[in-house]
Amino acid sequence: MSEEESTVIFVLGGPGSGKGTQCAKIVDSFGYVHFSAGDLLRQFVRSGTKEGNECAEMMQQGKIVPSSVTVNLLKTAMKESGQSKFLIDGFPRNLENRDTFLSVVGHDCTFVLFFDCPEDVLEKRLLGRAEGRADDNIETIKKRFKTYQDQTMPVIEHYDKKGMVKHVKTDVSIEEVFEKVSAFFK
Ligand SMILES: Nc1ncnc2c1ncn2[C@@H]1O[C@H](COP(=O)(O)OP(=O)(O)OP(=O)(O)O)[C@@H](O)[C@H]1O
Ligand SMILES: O=c1ccn([C@@H]2O[C@H](COP(=O)(O)O)[C@@H](O)[C@H]2O)c(=O)[nH]1
Repeated sequence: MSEEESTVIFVLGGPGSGKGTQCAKIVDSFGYVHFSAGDLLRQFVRSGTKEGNECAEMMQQGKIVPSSVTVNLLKTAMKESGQSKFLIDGFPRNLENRDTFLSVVGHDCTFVLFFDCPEDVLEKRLLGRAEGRADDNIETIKKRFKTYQDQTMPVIEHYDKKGMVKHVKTDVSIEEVFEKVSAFFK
């Protein structure tokens, strides 16, 4: 299956808004393949290469790694999956990510699933997440929030202007969020 024929849903929202949690449920119910850009980057960091180490440093600072790195990881994962329906979680992080994805993969998303959640709720969730992530500490969390507001919100606004954003409030239970999310996939 070539990327030209694929369906791509971008899943965006603040750090801890529940993207990974809901993507797992969408996969179970609606047969999409889920790729988290953050997970792909953490895997890349574990390779221990010089470029991987540079990415690790940027992630520790809550910064966005170069588009070429992320888009190549996504393109490779999509190609190797042999599938055609993708949930791309935590990407595009900025407008340059989006432009690079378009030029490398060749087409835009079908829609953006946007998870809206207040920062105080996000902070509690991230500090309570027991995955041992290097960036789930208060100093990096604050930096991630700023990067999200400054660079990722313009991506939401871009797609909102095109009528392509499905908004979901996620400061309710996982089940309540999924009920809302499901409606967009039926
Ligand atoms: N609706 C919810 N109510 C309460 N807790 C939730 C909800 N959704 C997710 N969580 C919990 O919040 C934490 C963050 O969720 P998750 O990892 O899905 O967020 P994320 O948006 O993928 O985060 P990140 O962008 O940092 O990767 C997890 O511990 C998860 O179990
Ligand atoms: O497209 C992307 C996605 C992620 N990053 C970096 O990774 C961390 C963690 O991302 P999560 O989505 O929370 O797993 C993020 O703070 C960025 O530093 C990225 O650069 N580009």
